[in-house]
Amino acid sequence: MKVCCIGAGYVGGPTCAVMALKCPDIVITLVDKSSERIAQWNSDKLPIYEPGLDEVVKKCRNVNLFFSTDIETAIKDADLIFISVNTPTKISGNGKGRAADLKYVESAARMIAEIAQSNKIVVEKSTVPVRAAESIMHILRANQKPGIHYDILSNPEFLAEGTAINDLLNADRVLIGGEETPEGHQAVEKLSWIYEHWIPKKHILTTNTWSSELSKLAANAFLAQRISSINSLSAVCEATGADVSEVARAVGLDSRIGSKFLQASVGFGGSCFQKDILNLIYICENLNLPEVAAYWQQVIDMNDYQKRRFSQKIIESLFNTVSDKRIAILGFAFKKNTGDTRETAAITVCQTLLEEGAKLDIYDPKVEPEQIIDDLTHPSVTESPENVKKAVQIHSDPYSAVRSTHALVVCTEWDEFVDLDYTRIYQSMMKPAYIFDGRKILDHERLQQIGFHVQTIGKKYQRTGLLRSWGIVPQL
Ligand SMILES: NC(=O)c1ccc[n+]([C@@H]2O[C@H](COP(=O)([O-])OP(=O)(O)OC[C@H]3O[C@@H](n4cnc5c(N)ncnc54)[C@H](O)[C@@H]3O)[C@@H](O)[C@H]2O)c1
Ligand SMILES: O=c1ccn([C@@H]2O[C@H](COP(=O)(O)OP(=O)(O)O[C@H]3O[C@H](CO)[C@@H](O)[C@H](O)[C@H]3O)[C@@H](O)[C@H]2O)c(=O)[nH]1
Repeated sequence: MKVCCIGAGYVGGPTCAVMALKCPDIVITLVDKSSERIAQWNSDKLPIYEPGLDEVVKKCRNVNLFFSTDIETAIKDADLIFISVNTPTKISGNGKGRAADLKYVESAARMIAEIAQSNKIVVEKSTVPVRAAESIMHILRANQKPGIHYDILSNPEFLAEGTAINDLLNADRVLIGGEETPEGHQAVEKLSWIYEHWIPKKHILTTNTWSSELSKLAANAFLAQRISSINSLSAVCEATGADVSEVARAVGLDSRIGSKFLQASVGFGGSCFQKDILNLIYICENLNLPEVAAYWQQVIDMNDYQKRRFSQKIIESLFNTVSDKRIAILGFAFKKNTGDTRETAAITVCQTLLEEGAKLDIYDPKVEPEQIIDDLTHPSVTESPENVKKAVQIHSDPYSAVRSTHALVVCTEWDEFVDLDYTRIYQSMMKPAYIFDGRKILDHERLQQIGFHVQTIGKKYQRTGLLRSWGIVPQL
């Protein structure tokens, strides 16, 4: 079997790499319209950072996994084509700010329709609105050449960045939606056969096309809702003296609730949660279900509130002004083990501090400096990119980032931040020295002993100065 995947991004790359690793009898060609991205996939420095990805790509590249810009040949040769292009939120026109922009999916479908000379199974891997397969089908069948048959399947991807290889190798489930016709069933069987190379058959779930499309949006909505729920309670904890980690543990031990995705934080980021919930909201509004739309809108509103609340806490703690104060930002990616910054909470935190006149010293182990500057100078973030450039310094080492700063803010939960030498950091910072742990990863008691003023999410710490004057915290 020959497989083509259109879209060599965070999903297309790792998915095809694992498929190639597990299916030596299948030839997979991953194509993209970006020649720069394809050149990177063919080089030693892959375009995305994902633990374990390098090894898999090196094993399969030019054996049964090929990266190419020759979209035409790849489509012509393939029996099965994954569409794995981006589906961002629309930025203009109908549904602006909410609906998914399907222009890339549409252009992929049109290319297939134009080029195909034999039967194709077309698989929607991108996350799309319910009934998007209908539009793809419409485009393909309206341009159908005589004797060519198309089957359309929905096969949403559930991998998370930072754990993509493991998620793909050990998927909780693979979901395949298809038409309820004999040809549809056959197409589902063919795609299922690929996954059966490494996924137990009982984990391969088949449904109708629309259930499959909606399940993807539903899964992301449920996951994000858990984060917004615990984050909402983090505000209650800070106001009452409860500790959100203790609450999350107590709640999560109920086997009906479960312990995962209850980590209170500065707010969820990433390219999917917000986009997919907005997409769900838009669908609900169009289906005249305003109560359902409003319900899911709250998940986004709570996340925005959490990002704002954390940023404001920093300003208030620093005597209500950060003007000309140096603040170190540790971590810029939307989560650890990725260099991806799409919708990262760090952007909101930095934007708020910059608007208040702060100078930022930013360190992230995997995000490229140009990416940070691009994100912070984007027109949606600032009207004065030149001022931002003057106020921001990117560092390649955390100790240089914190030197002479008034405060240190943890925005991403990178493991390396846990083991930094905080005594050395304290000595190099201005006093009083503040730490704002937006990820709840640091040892706060120890930091207080060193002399830091510590603030985190979902737990109120007494000001160390007061504790010290009462003789509760020893002087080091
Ligand atoms: N990033 C994730 O973790 C993740 C996980 C599950 C599902 N998804 C979904 O998967 C889809 C892809 O996401 P991503 O993060 O990989 O996006 P991405 O932006 O990293 O990659 C998409 C790629 O598609 C290419 N492309 C767009 N139109 C094209 C065309 N007509 N021909 C050839 N190439 C084209 C772009 O150049 C880009 O390289 C989205 O719908 C997303 O919601 C993403
Ligand atoms: O308890 C938690 C768990 C996550 N997060 C944050 O939530 C965001 C998203 O994290 P995660 O879901 O781990 O990463 P993504 O790569 O965005 O993956 C999500 O989005 C993908 C794209 O649709 C789906 O395929 C995945 O199943 C889904 O987990 C990140 O900012 C995390 O820091 C928290 O704040 N608290």
